[in-house]
Amino acid sequence: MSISQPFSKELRVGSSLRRGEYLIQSILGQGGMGTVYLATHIALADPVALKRLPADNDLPESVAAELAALLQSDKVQLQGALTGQFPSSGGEYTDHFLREALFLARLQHHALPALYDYFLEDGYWYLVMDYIPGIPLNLYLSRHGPIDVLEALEYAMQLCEVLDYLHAQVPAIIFRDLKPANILILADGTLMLIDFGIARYFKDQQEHDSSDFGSPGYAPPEQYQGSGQTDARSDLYSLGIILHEMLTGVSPGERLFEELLPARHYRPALSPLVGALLRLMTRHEPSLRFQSALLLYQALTRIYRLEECRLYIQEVEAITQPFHPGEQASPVRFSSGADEQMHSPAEAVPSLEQRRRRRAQLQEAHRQRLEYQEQLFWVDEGLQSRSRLSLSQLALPRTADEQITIVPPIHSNFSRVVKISFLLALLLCSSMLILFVSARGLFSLSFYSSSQSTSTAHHDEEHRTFVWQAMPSLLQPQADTTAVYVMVKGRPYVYMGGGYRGRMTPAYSRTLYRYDIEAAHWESATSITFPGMVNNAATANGQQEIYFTAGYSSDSYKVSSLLYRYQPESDTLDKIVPPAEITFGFGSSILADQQGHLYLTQGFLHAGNGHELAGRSWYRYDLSTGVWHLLRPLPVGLGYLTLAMDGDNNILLLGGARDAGQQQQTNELYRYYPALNVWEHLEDQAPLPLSGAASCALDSTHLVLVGGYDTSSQKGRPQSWLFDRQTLFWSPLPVLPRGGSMLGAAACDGKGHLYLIQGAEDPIQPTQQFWEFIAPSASVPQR
Ligand SMILES: Nc1ncnc2c1ncn2[C@@H]1O[C@H](COP(=O)(O)OP(=O)(O)OP(=O)(O)O)[C@@H](O)[C@H]1O
Repeated sequence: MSISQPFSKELRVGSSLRRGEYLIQSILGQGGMGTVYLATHIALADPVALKRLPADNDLPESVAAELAALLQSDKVQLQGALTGQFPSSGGEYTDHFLREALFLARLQHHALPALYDYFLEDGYWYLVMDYIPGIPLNLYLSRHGPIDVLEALEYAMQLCEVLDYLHAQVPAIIFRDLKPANILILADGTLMLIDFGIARYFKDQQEHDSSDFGSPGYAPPEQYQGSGQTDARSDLYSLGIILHEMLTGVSPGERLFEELLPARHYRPALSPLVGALLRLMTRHEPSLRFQSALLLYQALTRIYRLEECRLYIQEVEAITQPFHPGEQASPVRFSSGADEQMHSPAEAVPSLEQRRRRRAQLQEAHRQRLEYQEQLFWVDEGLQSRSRLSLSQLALPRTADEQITIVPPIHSNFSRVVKISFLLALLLCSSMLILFVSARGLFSLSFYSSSQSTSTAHHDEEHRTFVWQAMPSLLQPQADTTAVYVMVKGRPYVYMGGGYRGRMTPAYSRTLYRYDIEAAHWESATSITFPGMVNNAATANGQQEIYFTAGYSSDSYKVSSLLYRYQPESDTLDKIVPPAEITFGFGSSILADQQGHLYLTQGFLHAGNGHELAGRSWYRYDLSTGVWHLLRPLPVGLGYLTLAMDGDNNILLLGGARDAGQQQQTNELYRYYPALNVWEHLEDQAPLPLSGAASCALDSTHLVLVGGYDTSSQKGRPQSWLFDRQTLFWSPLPVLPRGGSMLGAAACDGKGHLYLIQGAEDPIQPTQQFWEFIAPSASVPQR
């Protein structure tokens, strides 16, 4: 980065680029190589960051071709073709530009800005990427350092996760410039990594790096010694230095080979465990450090938990205010001023899916714009030939910073004809689309109604694919039930926790029932009398264990924070009593992941008041250790919501209601990232406000949601949907044949079969109805 910049012209705020496509809003930062601007994509009204570097040479054709392919394809699959080489343009700035562009375009990670586009204008290259509404970590530390141990450990875990992603690329990518100035921190505590300026691919056969620069103080000795090639362990060393700085508040300075003073020298209250971790991370000899980001991540996770307990015990001993370990790492303390740019946490981190869509939108907007400009040019030519005006008088603004408006309107009969023809064509296409969609809808509806009149026992393939099939009735009417699918001694069952029985005496059932799928009949599952549980939740953990929250007592209306484990194989029921600070009530939701964790929402803490608002607490219970965790709270307090795993081991939260009376229902969606302990508010929404819907995972991709409470009719909804957990698309399924479903429950076998206990249509009239729904691709059910 030693050569002086050949161009020095700065862009003024308010100037536009790419013929009015982007409007410069402010300068975000100036690095050694270029300037980064905050700009708005005018047509999409979206903020983007534009990184500008002098164009001191042409872009090699192979780079332009790869960027075109990467930026236009949704799924980047070119990794296999990578050799770890970058072609040289012959220009230092252009080389820097092309490396950063290729790295960003090849990578897709939520902690890295996505590259949307690039362009050349007035002798400069521009990278169009995600605007990250955060501040550099060095600035944050200068204001708030040293920071809390748990906060620092959480940041280190986030960085470890993104380093693991980079190191897992083939060939591995070594970032080589990990320092607080290259890390941006968002208002919700999410960290993002910027500046791939000196990152490189690791080369197996190479003994030395070709260049040895890095940032003094943060780069490991091997980056300067020239005695070896930097590798994954070099980035982990830099992370150790950053963790040391976060915990001590002391910057490493420009030291190259001196050892750091132990962190406990600056902060004696730090635990010996954390001191030892730092020593291990910052050892000069790479073979004595952590050998991979994954190993380090695991160590950080364990130390985080131990520190959490240690601090908890300290707090209890000091008998100060109640302590909430899960909330220690947040919120990030931003002061006013530079933080005004911060968006709310929900807006802060666009998901990869949102970024993909954004990139497509941006490119589509650019393509349409080019087409429009071409059209205008053509119109201009027509006008020119007729009126003999010079083209320059009609052309679009040529100096980038003169105009903000996109296109000057041209009023001519000709352009009107063009527009009208375009509109007519659009109208025709839309009508055809509507006809097509309605035809499909009619088909499925008529199909459904024809099957409705036939007997319930359909066995031909076609009928199985589209209908709700009536199944043997429950032993008694029941609503407010739970249901799970479990294999017991190799035999499939649907277990149902008894619920409200209407006018019968007693009104609440304490029985656990099960439906034997092979024998096609209902039976009482155990002689154990279950506690009365209303508005509770249940899940199975894949190990033939069923977990129930207790909801509230049917006798005393007392809200309970108990958890029960029932093991069908041994017919045993255990009570799990969480610590006092874990308070889940009724209307809460529970989900088991595949890694031995239960996740639980808090629900409502007082029964008998429809205005009661749901709590925001979010818990994890580790089945193997019996340890409870208070996690980052839900973005909004919600009860009666649906939880589901997405395809990437993250958790989706769908719908719910803020109040116990379910008047304040929502169709919002959120995603929880367990590795980061962060919630994201998704752009997508459910087709209707969903509260109290019965749901289960039909197969590895789809969730089915049925019914829920309809506030306007005060009845159960008859609708059901197939929800794709990866694309977040909703497809309507045939409505329930006999009324709606509320206070019902669904259980899936995960292979395309769903069993629905309908519950009630009217809240006070439970039904005995039991239905099956079979996905088109499912195998024939065992009966
Ligand atoms: N995507 C982004 N969103 C918001 N701000 C950004 C973004 N990218 C960069 N910045 C800001 O611009 C500054 C300079 O960016 P960057 O480090 O990428 O430039 P550089 O010229 O490569 O710097 P260096 O001299 O470290 O190589 C950063 O410190 C940061 O404050």
